[in-house]
Amino acid sequence: LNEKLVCGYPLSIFFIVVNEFCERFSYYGMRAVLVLYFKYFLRWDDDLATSIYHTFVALCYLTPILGAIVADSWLGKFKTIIYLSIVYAVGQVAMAVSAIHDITDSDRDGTPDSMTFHIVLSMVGLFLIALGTGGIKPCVAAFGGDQFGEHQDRQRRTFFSVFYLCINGGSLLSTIITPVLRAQECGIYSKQKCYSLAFGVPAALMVVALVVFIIGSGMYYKAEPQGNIMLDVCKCIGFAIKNRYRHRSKQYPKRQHWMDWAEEKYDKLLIAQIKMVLKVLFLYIPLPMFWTLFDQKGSRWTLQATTMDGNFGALVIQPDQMQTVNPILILTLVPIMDSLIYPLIKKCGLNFTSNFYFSFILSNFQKTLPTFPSTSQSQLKLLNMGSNSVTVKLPGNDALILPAAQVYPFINNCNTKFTNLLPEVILFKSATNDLTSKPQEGNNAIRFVNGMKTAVNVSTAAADFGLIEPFYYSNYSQIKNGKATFTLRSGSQSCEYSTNFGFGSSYTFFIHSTLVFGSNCQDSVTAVEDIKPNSVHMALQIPQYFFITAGEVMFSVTGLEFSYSQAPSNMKAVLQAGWLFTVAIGNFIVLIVAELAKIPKQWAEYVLFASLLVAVCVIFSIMAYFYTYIDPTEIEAQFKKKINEDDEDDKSKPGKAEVEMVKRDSIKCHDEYDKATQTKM
Ligand SMILES: NCC(=O)N[C@@H](CCC(N)=O)C(=O)O
Repeated sequence: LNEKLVCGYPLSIFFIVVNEFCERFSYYGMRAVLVLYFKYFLRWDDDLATSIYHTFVALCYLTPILGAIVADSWLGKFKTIIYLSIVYAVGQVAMAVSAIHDITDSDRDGTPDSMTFHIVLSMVGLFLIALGTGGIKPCVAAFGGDQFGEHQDRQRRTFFSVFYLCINGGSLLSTIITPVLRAQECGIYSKQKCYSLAFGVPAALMVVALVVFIIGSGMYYKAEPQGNIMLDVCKCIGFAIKNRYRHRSKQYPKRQHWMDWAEEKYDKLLIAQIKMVLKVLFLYIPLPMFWTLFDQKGSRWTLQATTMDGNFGALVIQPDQMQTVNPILILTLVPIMDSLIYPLIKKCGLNFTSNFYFSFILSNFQKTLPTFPSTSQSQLKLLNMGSNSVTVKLPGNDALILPAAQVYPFINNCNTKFTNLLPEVILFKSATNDLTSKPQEGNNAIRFVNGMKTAVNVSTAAADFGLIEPFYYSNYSQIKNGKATFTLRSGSQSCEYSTNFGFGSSYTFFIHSTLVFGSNCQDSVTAVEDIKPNSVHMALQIPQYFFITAGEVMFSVTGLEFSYSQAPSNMKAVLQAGWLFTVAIGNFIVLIVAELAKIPKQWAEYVLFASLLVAVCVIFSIMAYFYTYIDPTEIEAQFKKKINEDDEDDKSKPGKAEVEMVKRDSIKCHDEYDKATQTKM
C-alpha cells in the first residue's frame, strides 16, 4: 500500500475526495435544473418531464453494475474511472450544447426551430452521463477504501464519512449555483434563459474532477483486476443450483448451504466469497423503500414547495432551492453523529453499526386552489364594470345582483348561450383564458381588464401587458413575489398602481371607468383574487427534510462503509454497485406508484409510502438482527494459507491418500468459515 501518510491517512485519498466533490457538483448541478429544462426548453408537459427525470435517475443507479463488472473483472478501478469519466464529461458537454437555442433558431425569434435536434442531443448526453456517473460511482468509493491497509479500519470509516461530506458539499454548492445560472439570460441572436451555462459549468467541473484524479495517479494503490470474476460467480451459482436439483432425492445428505453444491467443481474460496456477497445482497432487499421516499425530494417535495410561501424575511427561497436543506443538514449532522452520538452510543455499550431509520412525511396540503369546472362544464365570470350594481338574469338561473366592480364566478354547462347582457357586464369563458393551475415557480399570474372607454397600456418593470382595448382583457403575465408598481398609460397621461404579491396567486385587476389619469389611480383599480396565494410556509418542509436526512446519515453513510467492509476483496466494486442498485429500484417504485398508478389524492400516496416504509423498517430490523459480521480479509487469508499448504504437501508427497486429506482439510477450512460467521452482531 501507499506509504505517504498525512495525519495517519494516505495522501492519495485527498485526490479521491476532491474528485468526488467535483463529480457530485457536476451531477447534482445538472440534475437541479433538468426538470425545468425539459419543461421550459424542450416544452414537455409535467408528467413526461417527471417520468424522464426519474428514469434518468434510475439509470444512473443501474449502470454501477456495469462499471463494477468492468472494474473488478477487466480494467481495474483506476482505468475504469478514467475512461468512464471521459464518457461522462462528453455527456455533460452534449447537454450544454443541446441547450443552446441559437443553434437551430434560424428565424432568430428566440425559440429553437428544430426541437428534434435538441431532444436527440440531450437524450444522448443524458445516456452518456448515466453511463459515466453510474459506472464510476462504485469504483470511486471502493477505490478510496482500497487505499487503506488492514490496520487502518478506523481511518477507513472516517474516510467514508468525509467522502459523504464531499458528496454533499458538491451537491450543496451546485444546487445553489446552477439555478442562479439558469435564471440568467444569454444567447447570440436572442436572449433566453441560460440553460447552456447551467449545464456548461457542471461539464467544466467534470473535466476538473478528471484532471485532479489523474494528478494523483502516482500515489494510488491500484489493486489488479482478478479476471472475469462475475462470469465465474454466475457459472458457480448456476452449477450449484443445477447440482442441487440433480441431487434432490432424499438419499443425498443435505449440505449446510445451497452454494455448497458447487463444491464438486469450484474453488472453495470462490464459494465462500459468493456466500459473503449473497448474505449482504439478501440484507439489501428491503432497502429500496427508503430511496423511494428519499428521491421524491427532487419531484414531489419540490412540487409541493411550489404551492408554499417561500418568504423567509431577508431571504426568498425558490421551490427548487429547498432541496439544499438536505446537504446542509448532512454537513451538520455527519460531524455531530461521528464525534458525539456514535461514541456516546458505544460508551453505553450498544452496538449501533447498522442503522435504518424511517422518516415521517409531513404532508401539508393546502386548499388555495378554487373549484375548477369538470370537463363537461365551463366556468364563466361576470364582471360588472359599471359604478352601480346591476341585476343579471341568466337563462335557467335566478336573478343575480352584481355589485359594482365585482366578479362573479359561475359554473355552467358548455352549451348554454347567454345573450342580451348589459354592456357593462363582461362575460369570460374560463376554458379559453382563465388560469386553472398554480403559476410556475411560486410566481403570480396577473392580468388586467380595461373598463374604460379608451385603450390603456399597462406595464411594470418585469412585464408589459400591452395595449388593452376598452372592455377587453390582457394576457396573463408572471410577477414575482413582493411589491409591484404598475404604470397605466393612455396617450401622454399616466398614473401608477402598486400592490404586494405573495407566492403562487392569480389576480384579475379591473381598471374602473372612473379612473382619472394624472391623479392617484390606487382607488380606481380593483383586484379580484382568482387563485389564493400560498398560505402554508415552506419552513414546514424542514421537519420532513430533517427526518429523512437523519435517516440518511444513519443509514446511507454506514451502508457505504458496510458494503465495502463486508465484500470479498475481488468484489468490492460489485457490492458497492449492489448497494447503489437499491437506489435504482427505489426510483422505479416512484415511477410505478407515483407516476403510473396515479393515486388521486396526494395525501393517500404519502400515507401509502410512509406505511410501506414502517413495514419495511420492521422487516429490516429483524434481518439485521440475524446478520453476522464477517472479516472477508481474514477468511480469504485462511483459505489461501490452506491452499498454499496443500500445494506444498502435494509437491512433497503426491499420492491418493494425500489428495483425500487435502480435500478433507479444505472442507474443514470451509466449516471454519461457517463457524466464523455464526457470531451475532
Ligand atoms: N444526500 C444525498 C447523497 O449524499 N447522496 C449520495 C449517496 C447516494 C447513495 N445511495 O449512496 C450520492 O452519492 O449522491
